[in-house]
Amino acid sequence: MQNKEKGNFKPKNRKTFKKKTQQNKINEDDEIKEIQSKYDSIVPSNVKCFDDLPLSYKTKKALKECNYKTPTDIQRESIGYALQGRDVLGAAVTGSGKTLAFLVPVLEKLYTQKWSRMDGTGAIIISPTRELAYQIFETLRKVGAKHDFSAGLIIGGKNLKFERGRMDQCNIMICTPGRLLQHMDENPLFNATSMQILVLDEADRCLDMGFEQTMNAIIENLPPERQTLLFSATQTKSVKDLARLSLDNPVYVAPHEQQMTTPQSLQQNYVVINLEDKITMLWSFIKNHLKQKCIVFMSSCKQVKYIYEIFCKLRPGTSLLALYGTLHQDRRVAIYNEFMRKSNVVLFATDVASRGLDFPVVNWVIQLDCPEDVTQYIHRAGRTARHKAKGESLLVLLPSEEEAMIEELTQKKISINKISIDPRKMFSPRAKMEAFLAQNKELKESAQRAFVSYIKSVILMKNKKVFNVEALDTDAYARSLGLVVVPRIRFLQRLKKRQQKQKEGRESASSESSEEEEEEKPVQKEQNKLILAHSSEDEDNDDDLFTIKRKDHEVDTQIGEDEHADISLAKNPAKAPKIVTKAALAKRVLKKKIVANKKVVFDEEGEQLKDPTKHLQSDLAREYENEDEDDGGGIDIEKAKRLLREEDKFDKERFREKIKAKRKAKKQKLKKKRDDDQQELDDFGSDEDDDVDLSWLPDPDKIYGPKNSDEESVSDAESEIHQLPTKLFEKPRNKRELSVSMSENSSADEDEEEDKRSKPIKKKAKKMASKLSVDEAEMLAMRLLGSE
Ligand SMILES: Nc1ncnc2c1ncn2[C@@H]1O[C@H](COP(=O)(O)OP(=O)(O)OP(=O)(O)O)[C@@H](O)[C@H]1O
Repeated sequence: MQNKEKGNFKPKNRKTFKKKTQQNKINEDDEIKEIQSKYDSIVPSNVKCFDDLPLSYKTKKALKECNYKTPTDIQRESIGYALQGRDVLGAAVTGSGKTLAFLVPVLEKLYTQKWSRMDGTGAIIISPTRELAYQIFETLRKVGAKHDFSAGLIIGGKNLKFERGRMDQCNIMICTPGRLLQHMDENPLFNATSMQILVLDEADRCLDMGFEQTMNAIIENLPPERQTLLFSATQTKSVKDLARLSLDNPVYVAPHEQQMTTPQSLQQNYVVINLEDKITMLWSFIKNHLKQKCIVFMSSCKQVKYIYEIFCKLRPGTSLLALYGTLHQDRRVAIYNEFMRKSNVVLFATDVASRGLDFPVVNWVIQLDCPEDVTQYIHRAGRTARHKAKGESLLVLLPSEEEAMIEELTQKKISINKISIDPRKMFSPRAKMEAFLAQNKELKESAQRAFVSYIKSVILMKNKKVFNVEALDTDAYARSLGLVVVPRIRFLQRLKKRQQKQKEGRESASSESSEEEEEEKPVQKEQNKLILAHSSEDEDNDDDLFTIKRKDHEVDTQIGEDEHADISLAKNPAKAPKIVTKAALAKRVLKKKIVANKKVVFDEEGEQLKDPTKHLQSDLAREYENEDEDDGGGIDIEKAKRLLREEDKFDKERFREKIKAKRKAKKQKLKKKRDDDQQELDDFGSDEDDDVDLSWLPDPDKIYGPKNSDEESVSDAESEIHQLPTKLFEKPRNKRELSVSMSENSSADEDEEEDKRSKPIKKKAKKMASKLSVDEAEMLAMRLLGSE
């Protein structure tokens, strides 16, 4: 087997290799003829070991190397028919070796057809989950190691480009339905026209409602002249399902049918406890089984996520892992491998791990939430006690679930014992959980989501005899998760209201049957909405393309236009264009109950201040806010438009007021400035009444007075300079006079001025002032002002 990801084998010596190949070909031809001649004479009861079957040397050798010597019942009985080319429906208990029962015929079929890399796709094996596909791929790598076929693992979450380019060289494809259809639709290199054999592992799951449309599309694209093998522990016998596959005279092989539906080595127990005690029970169980390997099944991803997170914080003293559909594919594979490796570990999982996975030595399987039906119970429990190994399973039932569920299990010949729990061994982690939730907002939100998700899952179950949402003590359950405040379950309230209305409608004696139908529609609509919402939230199974995943959920055609659009997308998932409208986004936000953070402002008295911009003002809006949510959700566009128009009036008014206030403030500011200026002027004027202040000018008596008065005049000039600003408001009296006097003065003092340019101006003014006329002094003052 050449794994596509590993590259090709290159011989060292070409000549020797060529010779050997030719020789091998001759031998192979003979071998093929020989083994084919024995096909018709296979008697299952005579097959004691794999050597008794007419298999190729390469297959036998690989089987031996993997330590597979004796075929299991299903292998013994089905391989013969498959080699003969018959279509096979194989049913055998979990862990009974169905994987080899189809892988061996696949290898043999291609071998006897002398399939080569150049022949393209010869076999397609479809599995409902990625992990199972991965596991089959790994088994194929081992048992097909001696063959030269190429194999590819084609599952969601992997590199599409990588797969795309290698499609045409892939002989055996192991895939999940969604990804296969995607390649069929989009990849020009995908070519299955010469395909020989189709295998559906977990066939009933592949053919159920969740994969119905995809599988139909896949089957349409496959050649009708092919061999088909279907295997499952809970095989479908539905004529409708089988007709879709156009099987040709299939043979039904079910070695254990008359005896049992679960492995003999599986010890099955159940316990009845209240919903609020589940977490305590689980915690106590883990604490009491620290040295064991356990799988705990829950009904939704959000529950698994929360329980894993909080239990990790509580530190039980053993390894914890969580596997669910919304995890990234690489993470899923890593967790799968880690759980395979470890021996003392607890895996919390959704039903993504319930089918087909072959974890070694699992001691306990706990079904913390009641399975949807017996089929799901069988697959979950079957993760332990595989192939002759021993194992135990514990089904946790609520008092309301016990009677109906046990009856169904008994009908299917499943013997299960009721056990009780020793209350002395129960330790409640509730107080610690509450403390963690109080510290960690994200964890609290995770708990809230887990809570809502569980309630939703119960509502969505079709079997109302087992699943009764009315019987749940939701408040106590919320508290058991560590939540102090019980999250609001709006969909439940709406559903109850509708049911109430429906009841009342029925009770009114005069109501006619047509009226009742009208009443029923909204209820159905509500349930359908939940179905769509829930299925899109919990991506437990393979491909994200599927909107409806659970088997028993029927979607009524009597639904609103929006929902209809959603469903039509779901019906043709790969072809549907992904158009995300604003309305769809809004709906999504509504559905997820995303509430934007609010800023609350309080005044000094502690009264809440209402921001008019954040609160609806109009009467219509208030009426809308107080309205009952009976309209089934959604947006009334017309009403919303009217509401916006009303609110718009208030907004405009607010805006006008804002602008007015701004203008007023601006005006006041301007006025104040003017007043200040005026005040300043007034202040200047007030010193010397309203006359022009000439006090700064040099005293002519001093200037023209006796020479010995020099010192006095300088000091006056100094003081004048300090008073200069007041003169800014005066015009020079005689420009001509000024200029002349200035020039005269400048020429007289030119040399002196030149010498003293670097000296302070005040000093200069000191000397000059003694010789200046009144006008000259004024001019000097002006200049000094300018220079300062
Ligand atoms: N002939 C054999 N001899 C020994 N071990 C075998 C043989 N065939 C299968 N096994 C082992 O039995 C285990 C279960 O096999 P497998 O996973 O194929 O079971 P299954 O019937 O497909 O289970 P499920 O119904 O859960 O999918 C595997 O570990 C496998 O290696």
